[in-house]
Order: sequence, then C-alpha cells, then structure tokens
Amino acid sequence: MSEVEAPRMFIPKLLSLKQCRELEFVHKSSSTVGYRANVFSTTLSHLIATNSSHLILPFISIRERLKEKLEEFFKCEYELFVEFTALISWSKGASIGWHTDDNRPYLKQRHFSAVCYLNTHSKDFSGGFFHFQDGEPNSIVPKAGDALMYTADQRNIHSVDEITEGERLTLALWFSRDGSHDEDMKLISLLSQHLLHMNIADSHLPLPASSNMYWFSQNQASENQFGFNICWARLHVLGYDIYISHDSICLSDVSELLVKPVRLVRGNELLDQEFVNIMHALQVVHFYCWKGSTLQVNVSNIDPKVLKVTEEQREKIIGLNSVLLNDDDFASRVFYSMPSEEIGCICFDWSRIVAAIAAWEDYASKLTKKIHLQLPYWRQQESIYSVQLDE
Ligand SMILES: O=C(O)CCC(=O)C(=O)O
Ligand SMILES: [Fe+2]
Repeated sequence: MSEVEAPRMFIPKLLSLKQCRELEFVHKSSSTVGYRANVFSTTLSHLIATNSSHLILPFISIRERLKEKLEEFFKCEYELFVEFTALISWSKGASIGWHTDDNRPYLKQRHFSAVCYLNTHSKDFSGGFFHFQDGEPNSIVPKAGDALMYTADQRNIHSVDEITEGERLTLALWFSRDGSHDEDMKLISLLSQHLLHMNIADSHLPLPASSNMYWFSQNQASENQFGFNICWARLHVLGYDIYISHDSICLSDVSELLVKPVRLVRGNELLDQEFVNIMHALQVVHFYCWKGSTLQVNVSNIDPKVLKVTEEQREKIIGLNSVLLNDDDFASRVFYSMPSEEIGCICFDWSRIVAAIAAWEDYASKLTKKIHLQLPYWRQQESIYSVQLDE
C-alpha cells in the first residue's frame, strides 16, 4: 500500500435507508449476546447456524461496496479480504474507551475497519458519538446510511461515548490483507454443510442456537436467575407475550422452551396461529415492524382467529415470563426504543400480523431460493459475491 495522508475516510449516505432498515430487521430478529456488557451482535455464521442462511443476502452487495471503496482509497485493489462481518447494537450503558482495532494478539490480522451507521443519533438513541484521538474528522455523530473507514492500527486510536438512551445500531466489518483470514471461505464451508442437507421448502424456518447465546445478564455471569432471554425480551418491549400450549413443559429448562411451538399474545388476546418457535415469532413481528405500514394486502379480507386469553393460559404466560424475563424493568431499559413518529403511526392490528406471516414467508423463501442458486458460484470462485442471475 502506498502512503495515504489521511488514514481514514468518511462517506455520507453510503447505504440507503432501505438497506439500513432491512439490516435492522435482521439484527432485531436474530441478535445474541455480544462481546461486552450491553452490546448485542449478529454474525453471519450465527445466521447460518440458526437456519437463516438466506438472511446473509442483504449483506453481500454492501460488503462488496465497502471493500471496493477501501481498496480504491487505500490503493490496494484486489488485495483485501473481509475478515469479519457483524451487526452490532449498543444499548444504554455500553461504551468503548480509546483503542485500536488490532489491539489484541488475535486481532493482528485486522488491517482496516469499516463501520456503517444503521440508525441515527437523537432519533434512535442518545450518547454514542465516535471520536478519533487525533486528526480529522475528529468526531462522528452517527446517522443512518453514513460509513466510516480507517486503518486498524495506531494511527486511528478511537472511542465511542456511552449510550445514554435507546439502541445504537451499526454494521461493522474488518478487512485483512492475509487471505488465511478470509471470512468468505469459512462461510462458504458452513453454508455448504447447512444448505446441501436442507429441504428447500423448510430451510428458512429459524432454529434457535444454544440457549446461553440468548441469555443476557448485566454482569454476564449467565446465571438464569438474573437477566432475560433476548428473543423474549425483544417481543416483550414491543408489547407481546408468548403462550406455549404444550402441557408437559419444564419451565426451568430454557433450552427446551426455545424450540417449542408458540403463539403470540397481546393484552388479553391470543392469535390462534402457531409459530414453529420463538425465533419464528420474533422474525415475523420484526418483519411487521419493518414493513407494517406498507404491507401490500387488503387487510379487510383477512379474518384473524383471535381468542380471549383464559385464566389458565394467563397463569402459564405469567409463569413463562417469570422464567424468561424475570426482570421486566431491566429488559425494557436495555431494549428501550425512543419514541419516534414512524413507530407511532403503525397502529397494532392482528390482521396485519397475519399478513406479515405470509409476507415474511414469501420474503424468506425467495431469498432461500436465491441463496441456493448462488452458492455453487461462490463455491467455485471461493468468494461470496452478488451473482447476476436471470430472474
Ligand atoms: O461503532 C462504532 O462507532 C465503533 C465501534 C468500535 O470502535 C469497535 O467495535 O471497535
Ligand atoms: Fe474500534
């Protein structure tokens, strides 16, 4: 690489708001505990492991675009490999002090970093400014669509202020010149193992990973007594409860609860339609949040089967809540959304949820078909890229 004066680059509006919203949907319906307190992440390998391989497709063109921009700016065309890709959300209390991104022996292969902001300061969260210790730009106020790229070395010591409210969401990528750290090779191998054995018809139904990946406690001790299940909490902060009809559920076994069929509850109403598990319900609910106001359906033709919650069901719901969400306030603080006009205008309606179930199914199965078609090309090229296929 030739010497470039400024070891960093800021690109406003690199991503469209549509791309930001889609990645927000992916994260909020799939995230697991992150690498520090109050941080949550969604990695591509996690998506593959939870039978949601198709959800890596929205990342592909963005990864390519970021790599091109980096290579162009730092004059290292065809030299870089994506080393790691993750959606990362920062909740109230999260921050990171002065550091470089290659500051651990096991991170020395990281040569460049890219951060794309997927939501916006003041609107979605407060706090969370990014700062460089020296040089320009000095501080970045996160705004959905903007991207920041910098070398991972000592020239870019940086920090992020504590988040004081809401949830700050980013897409973070690291790049390496060392091909042995190519993320694509690992992902192609995982995808091959997963997709080749899958029946295409049901290969988009999510399957939760081990329960401790979804267990969040502030001191990260992972003791079930304190903290909450992330999937459950994300539904709860949106105003939903979950009902599991199975008679012989063992309440103390969280891993068993995660794979049981569930029904959605809101207030005193239960939608009489089964989801294969809690992640399926969560994906549909976040799909509804993403597309809710634009779902192209004639809602008046839909007649959702909604039942009144019985006393017995209510007791079960309370019992489940006490296991999976034993500290209600804690969950609400961690996943609190700042009031925004956009969210305010989606008024809840079971018909729209039913419409979202079908629209989600359609979205997921289209992506699944697409990834099955693309994988052979990726295997051949040993690289993940946007394959132009005739529709
Ligand atoms: O999210 C950001 O603005 C930067 C995050 C960061 O510095 C890191 O994850 O190493
Ligand atoms: Fe960093």
